Amino acid sequence: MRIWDISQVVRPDMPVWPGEPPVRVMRNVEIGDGCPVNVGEIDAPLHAGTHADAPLHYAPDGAASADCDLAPYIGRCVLVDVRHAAARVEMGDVDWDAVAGAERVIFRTYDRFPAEVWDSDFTAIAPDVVARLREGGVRLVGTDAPSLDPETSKTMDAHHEILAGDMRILEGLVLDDVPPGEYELIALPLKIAAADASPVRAILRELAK
Ligand SMILES: N[C@@H](CC(=O)c1ccccc1NC=O)C(=O)O
Ligand SMILES: [Zn+2]
Ligand SMILES: [Zn+2]
Repeated sequence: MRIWDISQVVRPDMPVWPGEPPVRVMRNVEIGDGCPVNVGEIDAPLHAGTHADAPLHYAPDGAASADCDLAPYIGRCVLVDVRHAAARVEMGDVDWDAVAGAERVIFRTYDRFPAEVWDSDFTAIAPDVVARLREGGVRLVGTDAPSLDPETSKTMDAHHEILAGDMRILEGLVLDDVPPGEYELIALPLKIAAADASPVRAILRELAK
């Protein structure tokens, strides 16, 4: 079955949230002179690239990445194209028939994912859209944008609608080559103690016929 890799390349020059330190990928030990191996090290903001927020990110007593149940991050999902949305994905932008009964909903807001430059004007998700998804039984919301809320948000209203239903979040997906429809999602957070987010290798797999 076909697999779509919907993850960003983690690399030193990748765009990160304004004010965050850059990603660093180091080589600490090199093959040669009696050393049999190359050994590297990475230093990256937890929200760099394609990642899963943990509840700890938006709730002081929220669960950390290491403590999150894995079930929301594996299973059937619906990918919806909302490139027609403006500043936020609003109720009228969503094909509610397409997401009816879905446990996982992923939004495509970009024609082409801005892999080389930071986009401060990304399309957010309106809080009432998240609330309606929650009421419909959705456990996970994903987006190709770097956040559910606008970059300048100080209230994180969409994240707090997620919190109200203990839902999970994927951000920074790369959905350029994926047609709208139903897939199997696999995107497991790393088991990082005390972390408010974790990088994920996110993929979509074609459902068995
Ligand atoms: N991907 C993050 C972005 C974010 O909220 C953030 C990341 C780094 C520093 C500050 C952030 N948010 C608010 O100030 C998020 O939306 O969960
Ligand atoms: Zn995040
Ligand atoms: Zn977030």
